[in-house]
Amino acid sequence: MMPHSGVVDAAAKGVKLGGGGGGALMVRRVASGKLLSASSHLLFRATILATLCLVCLFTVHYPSLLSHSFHLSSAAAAANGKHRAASRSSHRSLLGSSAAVAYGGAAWEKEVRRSAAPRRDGGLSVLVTGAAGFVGAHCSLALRARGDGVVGLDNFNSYYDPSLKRARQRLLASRGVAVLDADINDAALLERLFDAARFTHVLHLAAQAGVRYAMRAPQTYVASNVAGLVSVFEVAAKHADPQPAIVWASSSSVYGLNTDAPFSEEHRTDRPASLYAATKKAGEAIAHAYNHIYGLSITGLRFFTVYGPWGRPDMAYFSFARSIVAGEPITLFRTADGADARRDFTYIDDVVKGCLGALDTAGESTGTKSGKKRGPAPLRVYNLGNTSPVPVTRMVAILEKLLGRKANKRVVTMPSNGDVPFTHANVSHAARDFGYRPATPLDAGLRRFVDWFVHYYKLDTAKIAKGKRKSMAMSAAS
Ligand SMILES: O=C(O)[C@H]1O[C@H](OP(=O)(O)OP(=O)(O)OC[C@H]2O[C@@H](n3ccc(=O)[nH]c3=O)[C@H](O)[C@@H]2O)[C@H](O)[C@@H](O)[C@H]1O
Repeated sequence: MMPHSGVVDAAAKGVKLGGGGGGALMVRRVASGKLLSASSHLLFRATILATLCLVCLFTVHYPSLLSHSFHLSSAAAAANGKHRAASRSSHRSLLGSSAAVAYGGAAWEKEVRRSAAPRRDGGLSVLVTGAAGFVGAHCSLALRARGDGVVGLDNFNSYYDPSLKRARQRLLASRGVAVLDADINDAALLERLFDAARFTHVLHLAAQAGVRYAMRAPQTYVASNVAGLVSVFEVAAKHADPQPAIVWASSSSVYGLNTDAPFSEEHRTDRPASLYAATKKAGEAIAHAYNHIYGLSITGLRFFTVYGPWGRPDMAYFSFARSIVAGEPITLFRTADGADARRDFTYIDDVVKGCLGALDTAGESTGTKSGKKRGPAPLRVYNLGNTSPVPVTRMVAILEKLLGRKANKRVVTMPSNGDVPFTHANVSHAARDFGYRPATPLDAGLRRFVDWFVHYYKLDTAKIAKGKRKSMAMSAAS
């Protein structure tokens, strides 16, 4: 009860310090000090009692929250269009109904095992983190389509519209892939997952993305990209039996202030221009340590501005498309010497091929959960880019043509917020080791993006071309 005695001590000190006003006053002060002490005792006990009552009440009404239970989106429900009913039961599960699937429970384990099981001989069993994200959803679908087992994880955070992530989750559920609502920092959950299924691989894509947002929310980058990565490596190294091979998302941004082009894996990556880049670079160093100590097979993929259908609304091509449709201005960054920023925009299907190629060639981990290592395990890093940088102004011109409407452009000097003037990938290592060959020019890829965008947000292209504004609260087709 130290805090309580502290209060009494402070009161006593106050009496002594203020004690120059005569004996009677002194007695009154001491008496009122005792009264104060007794009543704070009483108040303290009452607070403890009230807190205990509240905890009991909460435990009775929300057992699922306290026991880490959560709802598994049911493939069957989504497949036959009963998603709303599934959402309702998900809500009920939080209120303690029997519909709750507590993790670690028999129903949960059965669902994890079903989703994790390969459908072809020699198929992989892959845990995909960030599976309701852009790249995660596409990779999960591709793995599933070729007969691999896939279990997804996603925390459905609100960095961008979570309803888009939920729509991806429904799409995955309709193909038999369960995406669990869970965070990579939840070590207990990860352990339960590895107890339930023998994953051969982890495709770790959960991360806090976005270069410029790191100025506003630095701690989220540390939590996801550093602590979250360690959490995944820890469970893979010390709990999984056997250890899986890990393929994870690094970033082209690690090249930072590097000016040698095209960017090669041999180039310097010790001058990040943003905290985002710094956390990805830290991830590569952390990967080295886990590979060295525990014999984990680890492959880092440096993605170059990935775009396409089901993309990320925070990225420039997506947010520009929205602004063009809404008749709102877009801001284009130019370098201090007046040059257009350029990006090696890489189409999602090409990146998916790269991810699957990296998984297929990963090589085994050589450690055991008891800490023994048979020998060195593979530690690899690859660029996955398009090899042909395009000015951002050209990307906007393509969008204008596809959407049939001119953008309202505002050109400003690139603020110093972590942005880099250009990116350009050399992909010869990925080509050599798993046949990676990007095949989608920007105009073809953006056409497929715009087709999806128009359909998903139920847009009328004829109206857009006539300049009729479409409200920004674009409703998504589910
Ligand atoms: O390869 C990566 O590793 C990263 O790629 C992506 O970062 P970037 O290449 O910066 O993409 P993105 O924001 O779409 O800006 C594209 C261009 O538009 C310019 N840009 C941007 C915003 C704006 O308002 N105006 C503008 O001109 C801007 O100057 C830039 O030239 C991912 O977001 C990131 O998570 C990470 O994966």
